Amino acid sequence: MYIWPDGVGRTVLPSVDSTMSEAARVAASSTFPQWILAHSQTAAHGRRGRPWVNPVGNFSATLLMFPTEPPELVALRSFVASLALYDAFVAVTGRTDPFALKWPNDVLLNGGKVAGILLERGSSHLAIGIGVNLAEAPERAAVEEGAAAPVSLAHETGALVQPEEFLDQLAPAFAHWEAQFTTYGFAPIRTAWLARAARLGEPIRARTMAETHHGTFETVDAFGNLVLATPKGKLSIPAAEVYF
Ligand SMILES: O=C(O)CCCC[C@@H]1SC[C@@H]2NC(=O)N[C@@H]21
Repeated sequence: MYIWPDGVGRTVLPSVDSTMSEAARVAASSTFPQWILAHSQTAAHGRRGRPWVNPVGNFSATLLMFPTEPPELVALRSFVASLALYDAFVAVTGRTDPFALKWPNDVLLNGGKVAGILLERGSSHLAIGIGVNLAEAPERAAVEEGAAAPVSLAHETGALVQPEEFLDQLAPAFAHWEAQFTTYGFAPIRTAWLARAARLGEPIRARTMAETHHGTFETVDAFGNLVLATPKGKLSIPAAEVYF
């Protein structure tokens, strides 16, 4: 492992089951943050236990951290990671216009999903898993009906970016937003996230475990909840899948 000047380690693996599982194993005998990047994963997973397809050339990494805040604040790191991803995309393409952040944890490129974030917590650690379709997007059939179509950075923008090069942009961008978060709290993160949000003020659908709500995407509140204005009043939704 290489320790970067910011004190965050970097490990690059040719292949692993999942960088999330690797992070959990490393966490058992470590106390300092590190990025774990793998060129191939044999058992990658996404949110809600869905399989994550990660062809070679795509970016698959987990940031292992040991946060000390209460759990509700720790969960807000998904917004920190989203902002870092957005900055990394802007750095490697020189463009802002095709990128947008989709609540809660995705990055869109020309309206398709180019990256997803997965947070998993252990007794002392937080693992922030990030998958980016740098080179190739999975087949449309591999994703859920109604979900944003997967797209790749290479296909949509022509930018050919290696996983390590992407990490060179993502790691300092994360460090920047992390410093904002730990110094000033969620407020500046929320403001920056909303400025990059997809479909703010527009009609969306939010599917929770129990039901599907239709309404206008009003904002994200101070706790990271989706605020939806529906005909029955305002709803504050902590977890859902969002459809446009
Ligand atoms: O959109 C999602 O559902 C989140 C996808 C997260 C995928 C990444 S790839 C690196 C890390 N390892 C995994 O097994 N999953 C995450």
